[in-house]
Amino acid sequence: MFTYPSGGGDVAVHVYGSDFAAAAGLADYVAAAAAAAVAQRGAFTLALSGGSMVKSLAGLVGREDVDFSKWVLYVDERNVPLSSPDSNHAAAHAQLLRKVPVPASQVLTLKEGLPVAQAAVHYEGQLLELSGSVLPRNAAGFPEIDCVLLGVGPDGHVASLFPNRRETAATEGWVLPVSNSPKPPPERITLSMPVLNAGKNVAVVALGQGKAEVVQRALEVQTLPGALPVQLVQPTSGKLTWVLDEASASSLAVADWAAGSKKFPRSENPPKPSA
Ligand SMILES: O=C(O)[C@H](O)[C@@H](O)[C@H](O)[C@H](O)COP(=O)(O)O
Repeated sequence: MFTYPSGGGDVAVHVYGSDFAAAAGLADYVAAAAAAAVAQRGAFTLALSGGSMVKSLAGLVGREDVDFSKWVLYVDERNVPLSSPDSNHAAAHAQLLRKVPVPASQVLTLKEGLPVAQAAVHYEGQLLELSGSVLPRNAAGFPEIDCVLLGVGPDGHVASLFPNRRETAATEGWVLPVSNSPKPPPERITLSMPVLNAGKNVAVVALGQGKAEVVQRALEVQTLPGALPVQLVQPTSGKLTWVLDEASASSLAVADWAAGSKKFPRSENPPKPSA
C-alpha cells in the first residue's frame, strides 16, 4: 500500500497482484465497513456504481461473517427497464444480490418508465425516507453512506458524473438526472458529488490495463477542476481508497521507484475502513 496526496487528504492506494486478489481485498474492505456500521447503528448502507466494478463484488459471495440482512443498497442507475442488459441494477443482481441474502425491500430500485428528471426525484425520495439511524446526515445535511464503491471511466467519470458537465459541479441535491450522457445509454440518475464525498469509506476500483492511463492522470497529473471528475472525489470526513491491480497501476511513477522492476508494495492487508 502507498499513499498519494490529494486535495482532500491522502489517498490510500492498494495494488493487488490479480483481479481475483483485488476482489478478495475489496470484500474484506466492505465486510469490515459493514461490521463497524452494524455494530454502531444496526444498519449498513452501500452505494454501488455500474460497469466492470460490479464483477469485483464476487469476493463477497459466501462470506459467512457478513450480516447481509442489515444492508441497504443504492445502485447508480441508467434510466432503462430493469430487465435491460444495460441496467446496473440487473448487473448488481446478477453478480451479487441474487447470491447473498440482502432483503429485496432494502435495495433501492429505479421506478421504470419515468422521464429521467422524475426518476431522479423518485429515487431521491427513497433515500430521504430512510431514517436517521439507517442513513445519518452530516452537518451540511448530506447522507453519510457507509461505503461508496466507484468505478472510473477512461474520461475520469465516476457514477454518472462526466467531465465538464453541470451535474458534476452541482453543490445541491442527492440524486441528479443526467441526459445525453457521453457513455451510453444516454439517460441516467446519479448520486451528486457532495453525496459521494459525504461517504465514510469511498473506494475507487480500477482494474486492468485499460484503466492504466486514467489512473496515472488522476493520481499524478493536476487537471482543471471537473476535467477528471474522479479527482473531485475527496471525502469530507471519510477515507478515500483506490483499489488497483498491477496492470492498472503500471503507468504510475511508483512503478519506476521499484528499481524498474514494476514491483509494487503488495497489499497484504486489506484497506482499513474508517469508523
Ligand atoms: O453506469 C455506469 O456506467 C457506471 O456507474 C460508471 O460510473 C462506471 O462505473 C464507469 O463507467 C466505469 O465502467 P467500466 O469499468 O465498465 O469502464
